[in-house]
Amino acid sequence: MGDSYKLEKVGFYNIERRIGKGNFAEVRLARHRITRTEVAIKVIEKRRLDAVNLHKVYREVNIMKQLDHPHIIKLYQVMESSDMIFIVSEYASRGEIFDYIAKHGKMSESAARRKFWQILSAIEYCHNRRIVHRDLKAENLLLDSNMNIKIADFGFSNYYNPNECLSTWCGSPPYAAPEVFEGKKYVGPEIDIWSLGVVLYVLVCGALPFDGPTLHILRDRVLSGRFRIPYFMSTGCESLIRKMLVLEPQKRYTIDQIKRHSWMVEEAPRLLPSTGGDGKAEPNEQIIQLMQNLGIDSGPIRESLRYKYYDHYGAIYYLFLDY
Ligand SMILES: CC1(C)C(=O)N([C@H]2C=Cc3c(O)cccc32)c2nc(Nc3ccccc3)ncc21
Repeated sequence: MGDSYKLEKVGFYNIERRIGKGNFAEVRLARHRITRTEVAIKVIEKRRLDAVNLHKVYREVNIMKQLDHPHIIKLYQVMESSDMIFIVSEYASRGEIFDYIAKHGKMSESAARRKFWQILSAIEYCHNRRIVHRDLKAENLLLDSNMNIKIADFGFSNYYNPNECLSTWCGSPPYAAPEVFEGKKYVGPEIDIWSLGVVLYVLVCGALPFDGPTLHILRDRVLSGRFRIPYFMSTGCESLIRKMLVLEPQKRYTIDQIKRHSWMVEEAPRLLPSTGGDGKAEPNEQIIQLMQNLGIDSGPIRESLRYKYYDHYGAIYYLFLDY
């Protein structure tokens, strides 16, 4: 984006800071002048795009126009001029879940389960409309102000036909299915399922199951189908991940099978009264989640409880606990 001009107003929107930059576009935070709502605007200069990438932009917009789901970024408006395209969509204010995990570390399995249910329902919604995402990764799983999942970036998505095959190499290597590395044809949903398996591993472990210093080594590790299970992962979670990271596409779990798996349907423990005074007990995760949904960061809550600050964070926590 040339610095020669300063983009301040587009339509009814005041343009604010830049939140992301792609090779052909940049994404700006903006605010609707009438409703005062925050939105994200993808600003695309057409002349910087070749025909193939311009077609991809129109395909992404057309796919987003068909999607209306609580855990998928909502398209609001498209404005086009002779040399620009402005794609106005929902703004996920708490950014990538990738950054959240980088900052706070791996999630508890109950928190990961809640997020994974949201991701799964969004992908099931897409697959039911014959749409595959093809670029699922922690960087594309955004979080809104209530810590709810908002799936972004349908730039690689496409329509699929259960009786035909796709072959485009898509997505980010650590999340790519073995058949994609092998350049084999695929139907579509099964490569999203593989990526979902990698995503669940990342949520629960805070690391990638397959990684490596070179693409070749990464490829060999993916094709081996072997990955480490850390000591803290429950057997239920391990069992589900192993059913999604199956080399053979036809043997890989479907979304329906994932939804019925025991780990997915495990009830989160009831709000157990913590042991109070002795302070040894772990904080109650559901109260923490409740406070996060109110936009309170979990770091300071945990710190306040651990060091008995009895400050506002602790007060809210204890009030909820006794509620
Ligand atoms: C329009 C749309 C869907 C989009 O294209 N992006 C970009 C921009 C940055 C980025 C990224 O870092 C990862 C994925 C998508 C994106 C968006 N980013 C946000 N929030 C956000 C807030 C703080 C940090 C990162 C992302 N909300 C909506 C979008």
